[in-house]
Amino acid sequence: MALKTKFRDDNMRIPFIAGNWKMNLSVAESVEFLSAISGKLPVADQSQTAIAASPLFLQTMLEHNDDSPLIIAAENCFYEDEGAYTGETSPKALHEMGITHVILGHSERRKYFNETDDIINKKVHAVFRNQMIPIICCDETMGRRESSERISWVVSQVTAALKGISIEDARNAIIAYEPSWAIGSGQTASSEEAEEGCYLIRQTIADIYSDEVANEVRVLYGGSVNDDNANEILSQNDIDGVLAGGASLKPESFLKLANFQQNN
Ligand SMILES: O=C[C@H](O)COP(=O)(O)O
Repeated sequence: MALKTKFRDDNMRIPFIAGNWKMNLSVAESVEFLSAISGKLPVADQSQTAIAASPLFLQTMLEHNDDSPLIIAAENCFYEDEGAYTGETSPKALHEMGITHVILGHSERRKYFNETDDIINKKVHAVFRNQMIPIICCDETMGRRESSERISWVVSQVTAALKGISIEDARNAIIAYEPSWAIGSGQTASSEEAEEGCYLIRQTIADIYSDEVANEVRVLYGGSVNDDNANEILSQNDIDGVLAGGASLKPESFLKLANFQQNN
């Protein structure tokens, strides 16, 4: 069931179906994956599809992606373009190699690598500075969900990530509502809960910029998405796509998500 939204419900935003491989698969498996999905993805003006992978895989994946509409994305990058930052991934180098999208602020980065809102905001600036598009993740723990801080925490993450970002850049941002209680747990948010989180993000964009910008920004849901629950989630007004972890690791399940429009 779709909830009421004050935002546009005319299917003008192109769906964005993304997979996040995290620290899984190998370079050889990434090539096999690309070969298995070759020619089976929707065309880009119907639905955009992306796989975010380790920086170790990106060059090989770009070389094997041929004329595929699949976007090869990075899972993270640093906020400086170059310098003495051992082990970090340069956003400038990502752009030079042909990467167009970068996931930022994933809850695993926040939790295991102590990424703060301030760090994530610097990374968002770095990605836009290098003519790429950030896929900004916004977390929600079960503790926060059950407390009165829930709404303010989601709002504050979005507000902090976009601090100082121009309206022109903000229009192109992609934001993902990824409650960490639903990530890798098999406990998916219900479609109403997912819509509620995505609506809250869109309302925050409207408050920072305008309703017009909020109507353009694509908002994704992530957390135990699979081919059984994707269609219901994707039918919600304020959900423009998904960010799938586990379900993106196998070509068959990723293809089912990518081609969700055919299942409607
Ligand atoms: O970035 C993806 C999310 O962490 C979701 O992962 P999951 O689909 O395995 O729950």
